[in-house]
Amino acid sequence: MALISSLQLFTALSLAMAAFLLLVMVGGLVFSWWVLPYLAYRKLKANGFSGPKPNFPFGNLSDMKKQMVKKMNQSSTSSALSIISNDIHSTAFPYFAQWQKLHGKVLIYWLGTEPFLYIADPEFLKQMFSDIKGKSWGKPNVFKNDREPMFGNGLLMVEGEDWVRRRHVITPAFSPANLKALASFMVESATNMLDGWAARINSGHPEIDVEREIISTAGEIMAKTSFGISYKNGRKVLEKLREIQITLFKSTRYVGVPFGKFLNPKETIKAKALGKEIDDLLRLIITERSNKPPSEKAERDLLGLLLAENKTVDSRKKRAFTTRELVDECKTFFFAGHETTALALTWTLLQLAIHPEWQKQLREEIKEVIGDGEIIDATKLGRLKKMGWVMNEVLRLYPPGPNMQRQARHDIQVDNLVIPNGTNMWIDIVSMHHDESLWGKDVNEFKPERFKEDIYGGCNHKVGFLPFGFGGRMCIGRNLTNIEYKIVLTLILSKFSFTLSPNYSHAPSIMLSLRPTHGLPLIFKTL
Ligand code: HEM
Repeated sequence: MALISSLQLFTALSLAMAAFLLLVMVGGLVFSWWVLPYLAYRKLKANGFSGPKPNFPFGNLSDMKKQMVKKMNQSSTSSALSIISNDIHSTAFPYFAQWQKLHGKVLIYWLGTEPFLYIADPEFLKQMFSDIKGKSWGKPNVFKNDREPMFGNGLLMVEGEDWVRRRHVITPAFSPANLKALASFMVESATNMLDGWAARINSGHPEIDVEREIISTAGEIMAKTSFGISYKNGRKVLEKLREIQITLFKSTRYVGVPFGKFLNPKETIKAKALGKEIDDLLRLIITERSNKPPSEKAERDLLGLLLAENKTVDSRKKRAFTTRELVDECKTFFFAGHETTALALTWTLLQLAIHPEWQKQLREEIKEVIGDGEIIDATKLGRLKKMGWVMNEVLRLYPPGPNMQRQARHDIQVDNLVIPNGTNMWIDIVSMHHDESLWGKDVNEFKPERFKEDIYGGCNHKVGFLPFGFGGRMCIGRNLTNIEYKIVLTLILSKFSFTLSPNYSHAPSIMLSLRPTHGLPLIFKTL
């Protein structure tokens, strides 16, 4: 009898314990998915911001998806080659365009159970950012987790003193002298691509989808400039790097939704496995490189420069980069650097195809500054002024990095408002670049000359043009892009003229970056 009752007592206690643990767990989840976000939301609302009504657990994601599908159906039923409009904000982000009309340029919306402060007002942005140093900003935790396989804890994601240390060590690698030494990698890869184009044109196939070609070449250039691999010996790394980007895009559609990753379990597992494979491959490259005496060629890429810098940092008794950190930086350079630059070139070719007068002007400038020869002297690229205006105008109309994210790491005072510690922020670059009140009536026209006299393109707010971000966390690779853009465009314009193919359908959309949904087919002629 006594035995039975102690067994019963034990069972009852175990059940009570399990129930208690379950309660604590459920309570913890409710607290972090419901109570905390709601409290953050209330504090933001107290400032007078409003926004679309969210639903648990998707926030505004369902509405965003619905609006995207509606927009896509509209554009597929309208004539594919109707006017190519540069008025892309309402096409690429129909939900933001609609919410802005109802709630203004600063509003609150929800990704899953995470409230975000959406900002498309440059004056608000300026006031919020003016007193805060680069190191004091955070990146939303919700993105850190999702993008871990791509960027790890590299420069784009790292925060605080660690960001200061890394930026300090990495910056010299991007000096103009070092970047000019990388120009030969760019010429080599671009020439290979263009030889392929010439062969196709000469064999009677003048139509080429340049988007895919340029992204692939830019990937090769970034792999060479980041960690010195050539297409032949680094094919495996390159293929894996590209694969992970597509997989990750599919697996992060439910960002912010509790257990959102499990809604796409196959992609989530694949992204994790690919991330590990890439890390192992890069670790192998880094270990081999750091163990052997650097050859002249190995020294010139970004990894070589960081390894060399590591030695001097070591000798100054400061903390050098660990292999783990070097892996993350190599991945970050590759992912942050190749598609952005490739898309800047792709959108430029679209504009030049429909504005042949600008093709002509740039060709004349190239002849004058660089000459007719095949050899490009990188020291002369800075003198390609008109090409610089064209690049800025394309980055304004089609910014490849269409938005920035931040998370406040302490309360921020903006006039009489308080943006509370922990607030996630979404800064809409596309919206600001297409805002008529900032740029004037011709905001959606392609007019490179607006950058002739003014580096801000005549925008009536200095924070209204920010293709490379701003403040201390401005893009570290912008000078590299400048060189690569000018080299590739110079080579293309020197060899070919081109027009838009009737098969082109204008549908800019977001796949992490802003890209043409159906590629960019152009019709080429050799010069
Ligand atoms: C057209 C080309 C490019 C565009 C439009 C672009 C855009 C941007 C933007 C908007 C940011 C700010 C992100 C933020 O504040 O959250 C950024 C940061 C960054 N970019 Fe770029 N980028 C380009 C090319 C490159 C290249 C070629 C590289 C590398 C080799 C690169 C590496 C980075 C890194 C590492 C950061 C983080 C900097 C930091 O937080 O300290 N980018 N880029």
